[in-house]
Amino acid sequence: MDTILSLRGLTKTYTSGLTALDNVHLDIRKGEIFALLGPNGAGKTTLIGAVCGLVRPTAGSVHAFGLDMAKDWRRARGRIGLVPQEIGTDMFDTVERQVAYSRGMFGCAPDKSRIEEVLRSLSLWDKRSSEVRTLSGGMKRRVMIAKALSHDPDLLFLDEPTAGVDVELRRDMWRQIDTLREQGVTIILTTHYIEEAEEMADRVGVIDKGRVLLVDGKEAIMGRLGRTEAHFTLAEPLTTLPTAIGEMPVTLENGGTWICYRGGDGSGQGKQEVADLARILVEEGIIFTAIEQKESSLEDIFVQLVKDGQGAGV
Ligand SMILES: Nc1ncnc2c1ncn2[C@@H]1O[C@H](COP(=O)(O)OP(=O)(O)OP(=O)(O)O)[C@@H](O)[C@H]1O
Repeated sequence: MDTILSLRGLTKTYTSGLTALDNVHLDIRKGEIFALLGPNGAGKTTLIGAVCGLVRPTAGSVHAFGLDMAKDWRRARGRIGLVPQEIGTDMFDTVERQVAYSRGMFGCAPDKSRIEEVLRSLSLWDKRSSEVRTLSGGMKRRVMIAKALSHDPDLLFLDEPTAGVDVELRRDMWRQIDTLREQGVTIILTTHYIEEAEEMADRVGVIDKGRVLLVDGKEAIMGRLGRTEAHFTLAEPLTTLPTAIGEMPVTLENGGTWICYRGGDGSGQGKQEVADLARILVEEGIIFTAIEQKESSLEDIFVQLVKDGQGAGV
């Protein structure tokens, strides 16, 4: 698959001395939806800023559409749309004029029918003559999206698109993202909502303290880092585990009343071992009254990765 965006050794140290991006290497494929996950302050917005020309990198390079952003910024930027976290637009202007103005800013010829199309797709057409300041927060966010789409970008950044928006707008956004994907637009979104990444993204990148800890497809991440957890509640407490359990990742907990399994690799191996464990307990005459079993979610994996603070070797 073609690479649409390529970051090499991208580093940003702010004048305060804080390194917000630390030697980031990242390739984004044409047409994919890529979710950048990271806790507050991880460097997500800085990364977007560095690509969009809002943050000057300290070191490293950004190539978009094969163009070096340091040399060919204007040409490359014209093909990138950005929906920032903060709502920033002329609040006293009308919706339609602001969106048309954005299109002009990127050097595109005026196109009333295209602006109408964008406004309609975001349910903003009825509000086209309203001043932005009179709209609700959710509608203002839609205006920001309309502005970012006004010049038909090939690469779209959505920085926390659904933070603080209601369920209806979130669904609309998801639909919008789906439509853009069908049109072949590459989308990079940052989010705190891991279920959103799980639902929408083709690939996920985890960033923390300016370092990219992991980049992979969701399925591959689950396969490599997914874990199975199970615990058996015993009728009578045990003092030692039966030797037949062998090398399985099993511990005796809660005063000897739980046999806990934590292992597997997301490929089904964990489930198999839990079934084996159940069989061994029955064979050994150990009575259990309940089994609880859980496969780890992308969220569990994300939390663990960030807690460990290292993705190397995973
Ligand atoms: N202009 C700046 N000057 C100094 N430090 C900055 C500046 N902008 C961001 N930072 C710092 O850089 C780090 C990364 O910030 P950034 O906004 O990129 O993180 P983020 O992952 O987008 O966070 P959030 O999820 O909270 O939006 C943070 O520690 C932040 O305080």
